[in-house]
Amino acid sequence: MNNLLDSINDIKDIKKLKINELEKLSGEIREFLINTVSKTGGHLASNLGVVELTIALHYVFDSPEDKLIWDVGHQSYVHKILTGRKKQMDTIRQFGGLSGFPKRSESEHDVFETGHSSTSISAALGFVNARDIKGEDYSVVSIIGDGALTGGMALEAINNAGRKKSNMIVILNDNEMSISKNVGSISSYLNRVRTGTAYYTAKRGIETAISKIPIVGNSMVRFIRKTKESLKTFLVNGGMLFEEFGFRYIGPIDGHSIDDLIDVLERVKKIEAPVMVHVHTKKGKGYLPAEKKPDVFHGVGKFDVKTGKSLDKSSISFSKVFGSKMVELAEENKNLVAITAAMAGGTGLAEFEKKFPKRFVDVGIAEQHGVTLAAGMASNGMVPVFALYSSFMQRAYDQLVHDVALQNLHVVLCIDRAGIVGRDGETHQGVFDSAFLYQIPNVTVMSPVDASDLENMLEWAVNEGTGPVVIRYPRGYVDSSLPEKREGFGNTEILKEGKDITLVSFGKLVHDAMRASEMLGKEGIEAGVVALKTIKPISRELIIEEGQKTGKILFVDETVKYGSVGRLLYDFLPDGVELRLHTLPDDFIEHGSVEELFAKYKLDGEGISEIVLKWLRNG
Ligand SMILES: Cc1ncc(C[n+]2csc(CCOP(=O)(O)OP(=O)(O)O)c2C)c(N)n1
Ligand SMILES: CC(=O)[C@@H](O)[C@H](O)COP(=O)(O)O
Ligand SMILES: [Mg+2]
Repeated sequence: MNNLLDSINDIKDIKKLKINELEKLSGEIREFLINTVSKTGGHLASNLGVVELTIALHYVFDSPEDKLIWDVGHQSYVHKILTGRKKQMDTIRQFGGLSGFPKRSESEHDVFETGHSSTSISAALGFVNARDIKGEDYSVVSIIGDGALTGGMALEAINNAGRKKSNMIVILNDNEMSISKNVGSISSYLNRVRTGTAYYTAKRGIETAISKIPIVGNSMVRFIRKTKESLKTFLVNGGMLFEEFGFRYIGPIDGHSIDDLIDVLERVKKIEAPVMVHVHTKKGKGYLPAEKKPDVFHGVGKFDVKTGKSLDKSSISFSKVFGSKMVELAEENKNLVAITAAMAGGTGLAEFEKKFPKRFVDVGIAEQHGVTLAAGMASNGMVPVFALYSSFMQRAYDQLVHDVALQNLHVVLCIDRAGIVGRDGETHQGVFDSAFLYQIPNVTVMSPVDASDLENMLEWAVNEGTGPVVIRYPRGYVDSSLPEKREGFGNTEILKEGKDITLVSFGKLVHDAMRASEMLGKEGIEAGVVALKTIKPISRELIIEEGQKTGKILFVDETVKYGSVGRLLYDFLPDGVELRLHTLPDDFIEHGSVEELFAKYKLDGEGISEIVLKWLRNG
């Protein structure tokens, strides 16, 4: 058969192939991935790097009886292809289609859901503990990247798992990259292991080397083949750190040699101890633009396969506005320090990193550490600005409460990707932050409506603010449809006066409220619009004033139902003013484009006006 991928419809199908056919299959999968992701967008480079590894894992292990747990899960596309979802791959990350991450509702082969980093070893250990208590017999494998290994949870799990007396396999997929170049001492250690160890490929390298030893060579090769732990014995020097933690370390293995991978995996599944298999791969393997720029092809939109060029329209994002303003502020304020948790590109800090390397810290995927590091710096006279995504901030809640807010330290948190982010889906939607932020004492929370708000807020937060200041803004492009010259970046602002109803909102949704107001105008309804720029503390006067004019307030909020900032209004609204909340449901929000999700949850202009019309017409 020419096209082997055509024959792969079920997990059992790859087990029917020979090793040389598996190699051919990996080429076909790469081509399929590149073509598919060029149309859907997605995490291309990481998936191209794990093609052989995923094939070898499914060849050796019997999923779903054996459990494969993908850290972050952005590299699970090949796993999806091999586990019966090839035909749906053109729907990946699309509204109603396959998720870009493992999803239990999608397949029995997705045994644990991920999206946020560094959880897989803890989850795997949980599976192992349960298996052993119940006396069951199957393999548990976690596949974690070198970037994800910088996350504290991964290290906590290694600390807990070491010296266990039963099998547990951790595959360390080391491609020397997080989203950008991996940083920190663990990364340097892995580099030393790779370069300090003679790069033996698992079987061929060792056996060829040993067979060359006069007299004993061939018999030793036979001995190695028979000995269960032969590879570990003969792969020299590497991985002492993991050995000290109680893991058996094997590697580094060439992660693009299916033959070697299969050989090693067959052997490690028999070892009655936690095993760390260090696999060296190339991020973006097999597609030149991605090999050259793995950071750009980490998460891509649609692109032209021939040139690798993006097909997405480009305009100014909030992240870009934030990044440029940071550079401007840092020229003046020598105490300003920028912190990222492995997201310099995504948060817009790349230019800052280049210009002020001494005042830039990439902590790795370590949001908790990042917040407390900022607290330490603030305690010693610096002005730390930590830019991180809303959903990843969930990790560092206690650090904000305990290390920053309690001491009322001047730390600036710039929370990007606040609100619906779109295609990354449930794990990444920033729909909780305003809920968990507004209840913390001492914290000021601001939400810009447009670029000039963000610039002004950041300048104020850095140079004049006191205590913890959070500025939250969404993914995507800045809507500049409001008049440029407006007063009072941090104050509640009346954008439009109304007679029939008042729409109150914050952030990007203010624009949708304005669109709704326009639509309602065509129906003869005068809807006022009030924008909250600071959502903690809320200034009451204008809301009360406007509410009293119309008698009806609809609070529109891209936050989950029970976290809505609008609930604060119940505390102070006078009699005669009715308040309703229009929020996201008490649920996780699926993936799709932001526009599709706004339409589904009636948060766009049309949706909001529909809600208003229903209220005014039907009560
Ligand atoms: C808690 C958390 N912080 C940040 C991220 C964003 N993020 C996704 S993948 C990634 C890099 C992961 O690197 P690695 O584990 O080495 O996988 P690779 O992409 O190199 O295959 C980062 C920082 C995340 N998913 N979770
Ligand atoms: C897998 C992951 O967590 C990141 O790669 C994330 O998908 C980046 O999102 P943005 O595209 O919004 O930067
Ligand atoms: Mg990596």
